[in-house]
Amino acid sequence: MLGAGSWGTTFGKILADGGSQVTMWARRDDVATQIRERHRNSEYLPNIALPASMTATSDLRHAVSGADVVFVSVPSQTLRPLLADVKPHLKTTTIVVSLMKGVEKGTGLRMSQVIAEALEIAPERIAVASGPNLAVEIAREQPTAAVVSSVSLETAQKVARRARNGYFRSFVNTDVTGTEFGGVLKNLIAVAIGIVDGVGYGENTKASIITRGLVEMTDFAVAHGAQPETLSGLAGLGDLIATCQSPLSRNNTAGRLLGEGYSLTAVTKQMQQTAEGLASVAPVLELAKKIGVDMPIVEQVSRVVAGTLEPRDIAPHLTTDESDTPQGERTQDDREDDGRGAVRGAFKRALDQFRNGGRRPRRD
Ligand SMILES: NC(=O)C1=CN([C@@H]2O[C@H](COP(=O)(O)OP(=O)(O)OC[C@H]3O[C@@H](n4cnc5c(N)ncnc54)[C@H](O)[C@@H]3O)[C@@H](O)[C@H]2O)C=CC1
Ligand SMILES: O=C(CO)COP(=O)(O)O
Repeated sequence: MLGAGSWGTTFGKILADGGSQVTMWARRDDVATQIRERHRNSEYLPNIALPASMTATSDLRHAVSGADVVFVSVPSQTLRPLLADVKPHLKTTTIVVSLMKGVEKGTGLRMSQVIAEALEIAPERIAVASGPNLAVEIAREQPTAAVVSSVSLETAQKVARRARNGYFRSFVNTDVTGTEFGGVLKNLIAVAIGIVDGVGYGENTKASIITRGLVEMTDFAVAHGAQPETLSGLAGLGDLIATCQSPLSRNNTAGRLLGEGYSLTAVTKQMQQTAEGLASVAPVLELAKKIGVDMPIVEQVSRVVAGTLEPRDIAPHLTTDESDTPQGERTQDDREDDGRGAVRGAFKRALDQFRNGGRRPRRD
C-alpha cells in the first residue's frame, strides 16, 4: 500500500482483515515505525488498533518489489512523481489499484490514466476502488460497501476478492470512467454543501444542491463515456450522500470554512489532510468546457474558491433561473439528444456485455 495517510492506512486494514499480507509504505520513517512496531497510526487514525499482521516500511523498493497488487492512496497531485520512483521495482504482472479521488492539474487525467501513462502498463493491470468510504468510520469497522472497477472484469474481481471482510464489501464493474469521475465530482458538490453550511442555509438548499449536483455529475461523466447507472450507484450517489452529510469529510469541511468567510489560503493552512476537491475544480471545469457540459454548481464553487463570489450568493444563484424561460428538470443529455441518449446508453451497455464474454458485469 503506497500512502499511509487516513485512507491508505484504513484500506490496508481492510485488506489485512480480509486475510492479505499487507506492507504499508509511508514517506516518513516515524509513521512506518509506529505502524510496524505499535500497530498504530496515531496522527491519521487515533485510537485505532491496526492488525498485527500489517507491516510497514519507508523503503519504496521494499514495499513494491514482489507485490502482486499495489494499492495507491496519496494526494492526486503527487501521484505522477511517486510512480516514477515505483516503476523500476514493479513486477510485469503486478496489478495497480487507485484509491484516489482527484484529477491531475494541467492534464485533466484521471488517476487510472496517470497510472497507465506513468508506469506504461496495460489498462487490464489497473483498477480503481471508490464508494461511500469515510476512512474513520471504516477504521472503526462500521459496515460499508465500495465498487472495484477495471476494464478487465477478471482484474476487478481479483482485487475485490482481496478487499472484503466482515465489515467491507466490494462490488465490481467495468466502468472505470464512471467510477472514478463519481469520486472526483462528489468532492466538488461536497465543497458546495460545505459552503452553504458555513453560510447557514438549511436542508432545502442542501437537498437542492445534492440533487442538481448529481445531474451535473451524471452529465459530465456520461459525456466522457461513463454509464449513467454507475453515477446512481455506490461510486456516485452513494459517495455523494456520505460526503455531503458528514462533518468527517475534508471537502465538506473545506467548503464550510470557505462559507464562514475564510480565504482559500487560510483554509488550505487549516486543513491537516487532503481535500481533493480544491485541486480538482479547475481541471474539471476545463474538461466540462471542452466537452460542452454545463456545470453551474461546480462553476460557483470555483468562483467562491477564487474569492470572486460571496459564499452567501452561491445558493440563490444555483437555485434561480438565469433565463426568462423556466427549465425542465432533466439532464443535459436529454436536452441535447432528445431521447437518443438512452439508446446510446443501451448500445454501450450491450457492447460492454459483449466485451465481458456475454456476461453482464455484476453491478452495485
Ligand atoms: N480519507 C478518506 O476518507 C478517503 C480518501 N480517499 C482518497 O484517498 C486519497 C488519499 O487521501 P487520504 O489518505 O485521506 O489523505 P491524507 O492526507 O490522510 O494522507 C495522504 C498521505 O499521502 C502522503 N503524501 C503526501 N504527499 C506525498 C507525496 N508527495 N508523495 C508521497 N506521499 C505523499 C502523506 O504523507 C499521507 O501519508 C485522496 O485522493 C482521497 O480523495 C478516498 C476515499 C476515502
Ligand atoms: O471520499 C471520501 C468518502 O467516500 C472522503 O471524503 P473527503 O475526502 O471529503 O474526506
